[in-house]
Amino acid sequence: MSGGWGEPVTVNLLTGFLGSGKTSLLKRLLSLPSLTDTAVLINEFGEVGLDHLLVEEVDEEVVLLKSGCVCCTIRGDLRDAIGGLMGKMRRGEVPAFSRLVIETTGLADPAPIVATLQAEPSLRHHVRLGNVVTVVDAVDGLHNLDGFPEALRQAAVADRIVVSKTDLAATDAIDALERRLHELNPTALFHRSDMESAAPELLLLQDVHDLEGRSAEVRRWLAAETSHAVAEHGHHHVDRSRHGEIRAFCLTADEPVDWAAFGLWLTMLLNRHGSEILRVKGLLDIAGVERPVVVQGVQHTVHRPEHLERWPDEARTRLVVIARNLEPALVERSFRAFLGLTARVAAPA
Ligand SMILES: Nc1nc2c(ncn2[C@@H]2O[C@H](COP(=O)(O)OP(=O)(O)OP(=O)(O)O)[C@@H](O)[C@H]2O)c(=O)[nH]1
Repeated sequence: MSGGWGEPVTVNLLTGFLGSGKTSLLKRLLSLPSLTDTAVLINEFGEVGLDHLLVEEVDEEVVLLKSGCVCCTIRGDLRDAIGGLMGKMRRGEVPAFSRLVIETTGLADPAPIVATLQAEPSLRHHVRLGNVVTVVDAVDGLHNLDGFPEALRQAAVADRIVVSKTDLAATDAIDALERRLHELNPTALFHRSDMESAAPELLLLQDVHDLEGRSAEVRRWLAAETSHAVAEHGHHHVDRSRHGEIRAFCLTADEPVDWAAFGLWLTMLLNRHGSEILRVKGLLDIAGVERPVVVQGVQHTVHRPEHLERWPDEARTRLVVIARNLEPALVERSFRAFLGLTARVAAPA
């Protein structure tokens, strides 16, 4: 079992709008044999933490964060709760765990939580961010995406989107919801669920830190991006205004890029527009480095770069950006200018 001294604990965020089915999914995930060494943190508004009671039956290492919404008011509490849990593990007061699932409130923006995990000096060497799992309700999902920016943001940052309550919605409606979500976040892996279906361990286990899974994960981002690009540049007319101004686009470079120049570009972009950049994911062909470098970030936070063993296909640098209120052409122009890349002529539609 990992997760003791030295080995970082993988932290998964489980988010999704109010009542979307997060706790129901969590209970099914925790019953999987591969996830037995998982601890859980649950954040609830108000005094009564009902979810806590529900999950407690399944897992004894549940900690309930008491105050407010984890994304805005209680970053200190989050740090202390994780630190406390890890301290208990080291002292042998709770069984060792290698994974921690944080279930957020239905109104949480996951990005500040990610930032806390990465930026807190007391945490950042002990935890690493695994998949962000977002639950979207098949019945109310479209309505929530229209009405609540929180629901949009939760879907936009997801690595995995679970469409729940499929037993309560017509297949057409589920298909329409998934098309919409795919427009919003072409890199996420989709999974449909109802109360009876098993929750696949893939939702949590296979991530970009996982040597076995990393390559498959990155290939999927890129494949999804390609189909998305085709929809965008081909003759499909997609009504983007329905997503507010959130949209996904892809930056590419055929020539190797300079790591320092890329770092400077990304830092400046995130400093200036970090709150608008919900997600950045991709592969870089760095000059002088043979293996592809995986970069990914959520808003202002960029994860530690990882390497892939080999290139998944012929194409080289590709960066998928999911952003709000940001003109893709402007981002592309600064990307090319900073990296000294030649200007790209737009392909005819
Ligand atoms: N029919 C059906 N009901 C579901 C499904 N998933 C969740 N529910 C029900 O939806 C309600 C809300 O589910 P929860 O798992 O508590 O949702 P949540 O996202 O944790 O809710 P909050 O923590 O309040 O935001 C409960 O009554 C569940 O039984 C599903 O796939 N099918």
